[in-house]
Amino acid sequence: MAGVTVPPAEVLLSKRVQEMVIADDEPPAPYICRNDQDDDVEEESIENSPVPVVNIGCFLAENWSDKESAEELKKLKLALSTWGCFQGFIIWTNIVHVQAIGHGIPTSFLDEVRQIGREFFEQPMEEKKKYAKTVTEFQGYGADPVPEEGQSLDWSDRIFLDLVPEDQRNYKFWPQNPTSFKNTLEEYTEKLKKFTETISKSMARSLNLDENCFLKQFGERAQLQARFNYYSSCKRPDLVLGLKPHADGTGYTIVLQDEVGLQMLNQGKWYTVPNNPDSLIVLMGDQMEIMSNGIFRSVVHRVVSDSKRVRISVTTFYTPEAGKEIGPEEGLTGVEAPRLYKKIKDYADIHWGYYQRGMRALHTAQLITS
Ligand SMILES: O=C(O)CCC(=O)C(=O)O
Ligand SMILES: [Fe+2]
Repeated sequence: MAGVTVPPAEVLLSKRVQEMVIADDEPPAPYICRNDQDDDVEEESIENSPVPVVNIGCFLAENWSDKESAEELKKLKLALSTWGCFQGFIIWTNIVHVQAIGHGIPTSFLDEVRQIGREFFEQPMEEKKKYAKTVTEFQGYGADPVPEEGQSLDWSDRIFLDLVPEDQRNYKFWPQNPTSFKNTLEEYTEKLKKFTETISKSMARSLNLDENCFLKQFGERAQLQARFNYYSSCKRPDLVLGLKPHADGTGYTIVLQDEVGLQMLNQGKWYTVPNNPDSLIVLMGDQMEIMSNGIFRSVVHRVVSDSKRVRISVTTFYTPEAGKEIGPEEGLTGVEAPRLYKKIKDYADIHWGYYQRGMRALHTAQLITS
């Protein structure tokens, strides 16, 4: 974007990506962030490399002593530690099994969540703009607040909604159409509350810690926020990104997708996460890296555009309670494993400031060791 005169944010963000696609526009300069030649990292299809699959059905049943659960806990730790170093920290959860024991989220319900997202974005612009946010707000329909100069814009449209704590919801931003939007999202939220409780306990158990330790750090008023993303096709996918490379400032993030497009960076290579309609993808954010004293690593990821394909994803951010201090679990630090991070609060806000400048923020929580 160097040398390009950037229009004011209100003008820049008033035209949504979907509108540009309908008008058959070339991506304008503020969206251009790469070209064919300068990509210095290799891209690989995930099919070439195994992706950790963890069956959280076992954890939902809470039969911790059972052999199958013990095996899955080992896999979980491997996925988040050893695998993280090698492959990126992703748990590929197979929830088919969960259906069988009646605790989980059936694929048909995941389809409903994908569907309300798709139906919302496929409505005329005037309907969507009823839920429009201003350029500085988070909640509502539109794009992220405009980034700092020199940072490109993402080739995608979003609607961002606070879910939990419930008193933080602002229903004026919740679409009335499709009519099932509110009920479906409320039901999804309830299921995710259970899901995050299970995942947080399982992660603690996989490290031989008290199963409630991470939940305590997240706090009674831990936050869940949803972002429905609509990644339009682009006639020049080589020039833009649906979402720029970043690591999340969350504790962890749960992604529901309907198409490929999400990529993880590992050892200088981008790996495409395959599409599996039955699955949720759980990505470690910076705050789990801090709480686990670096054993679980937060993964850099991005979303690529496609010349034909539209992609919907529903990202749910699970973040510790506002104002609550978090830090490495005591049981994970000692002579052999020095404490790597300091105690910190409201890390997501610090992260956001850096994100807008295209930078990571994890170093701000690091302890300087001599
Ligand atoms: O759309 C996706 O798959 C990922 C979205 C994401 O990384 C985010 O919202 O932070
Ligand atoms: Fe992300």
